[in-house]
Amino acid sequence: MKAVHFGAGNIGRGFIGLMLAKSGYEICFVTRNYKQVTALRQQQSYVVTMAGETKEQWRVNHVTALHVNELREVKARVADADLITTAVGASSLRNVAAQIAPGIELRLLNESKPLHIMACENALKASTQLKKWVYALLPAELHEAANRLLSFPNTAVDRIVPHQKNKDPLSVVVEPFSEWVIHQEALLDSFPGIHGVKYANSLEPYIERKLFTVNTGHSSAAYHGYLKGISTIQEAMQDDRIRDRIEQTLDETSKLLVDKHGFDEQEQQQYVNQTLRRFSNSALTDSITRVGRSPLRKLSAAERFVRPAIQAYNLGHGVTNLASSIASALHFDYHADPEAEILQLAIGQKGADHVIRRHMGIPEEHALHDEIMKEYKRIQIFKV
Ligand SMILES: NC(=O)c1ccc[n+]([C@@H]2O[C@H](COP(=O)([O-])OP(=O)(O)OC[C@H]3O[C@@H](n4cnc5c(N)ncnc54)[C@H](O)[C@@H]3O)[C@@H](O)[C@H]2O)c1
Ligand SMILES: O=P(O)(O)OC[C@@H](O)[C@@H](O)[C@H](O)[C@H](O)CO
Repeated sequence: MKAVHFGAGNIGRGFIGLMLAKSGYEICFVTRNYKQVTALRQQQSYVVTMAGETKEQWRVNHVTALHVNELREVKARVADADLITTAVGASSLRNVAAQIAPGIELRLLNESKPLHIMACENALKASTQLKKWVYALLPAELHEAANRLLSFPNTAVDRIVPHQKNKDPLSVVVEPFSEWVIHQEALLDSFPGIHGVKYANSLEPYIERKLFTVNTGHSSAAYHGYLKGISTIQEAMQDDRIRDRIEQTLDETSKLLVDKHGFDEQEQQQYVNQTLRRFSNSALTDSITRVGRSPLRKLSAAERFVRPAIQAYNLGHGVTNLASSIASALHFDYHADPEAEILQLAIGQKGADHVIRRHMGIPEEHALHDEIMKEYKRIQIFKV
């Protein structure tokens, strides 16, 4: 079985690549990094190490790579694939659509075998979004064949893989925990299967539980930690005040998840406790700036802060700690992060209230707007 995976980064190599290899797929990574392309072509394998006491290792074999600019080769690989996956960052999915559309067009013209395409990103309905962009690039007369032969199941992926510099640039150290959930109803009969994944009839509860627990908590740790000049998530977890903040933020999202999706309260608390232990894993060093990366994406309306805050508020729950995490995120001014630069420019030119209204979609009249603004100003005073 042949898989084409877009993005040979941390989660691409450390999770998706490993899972596909364990299921017997040959993997062609399509990526932007020339060094990685050369190394993957030369070595045709790489090692994944579990960060923990045992340091268990897996070798991922039968891999190769293409650069995104090798258009003809990418088209041929996509036309011949049994499965396509991505882990490029949700903001790059529009580019992936342009990269896969020519190969998809070719396979639809030939009425070739059905294909599953899964965007393994931290975002709600990422595969559905990718589908829209792919369809926009396909000639209208191929849409009927696309409806029959293509499926874009949404999916939730969970494994902490920090940025790292290893002697072998392909090897990757990951946390032992992992979870991959796929929307079952979207699967075609031809789905070749992936060992170790879970299938769910409704994905929304799983993706929201993951995004609003793991990612809300992680990002809260990052933004509160950044304000205190802390450089890793592991250090942030040792700061009692930050840890309290994270726990209280996750109390707010947990209440929402229990009310909205009917999760058992105790199970949700266990999920939170497990998540906090994962953040504290001393065998990993995860930088605050990786976890806080792309603050504009993280502060957008469908993401880990604003969506649970609005929904919890609408149910009459308190959202003080979510508001505080949002306010901390608005202070994220890490210069090497292009989105942080744009965010700070927007705040500097138009004010934080403009960003809250226009970017997050929370109008001035909304009580949450005021709560975020008050906290933003409070932090500003103690920063000076
Ligand atoms: N690292 C984690 O802990 C983790 C866990 C779960 C989910 N995720 C999600 O997985 C995705 C990737 O995260 P990551 O941590 O692996 O990031 P990363 O930066 O390590 O890897 C992303 C890779 O994609 C490549 N890329 C970007 N645009 C591309 C394109 N159009 N075509 C081909 N390659 C492209 C980049 O060059 C980079 O190598 C994100 O959506 C992230 O939210 C990450
Ligand atoms: O990848 P992001 O930028 O959406 O979020 C940063 C981290 O919270 C994230 O990568 C986690 O490590 C991951 O989602 C764990 O499964």
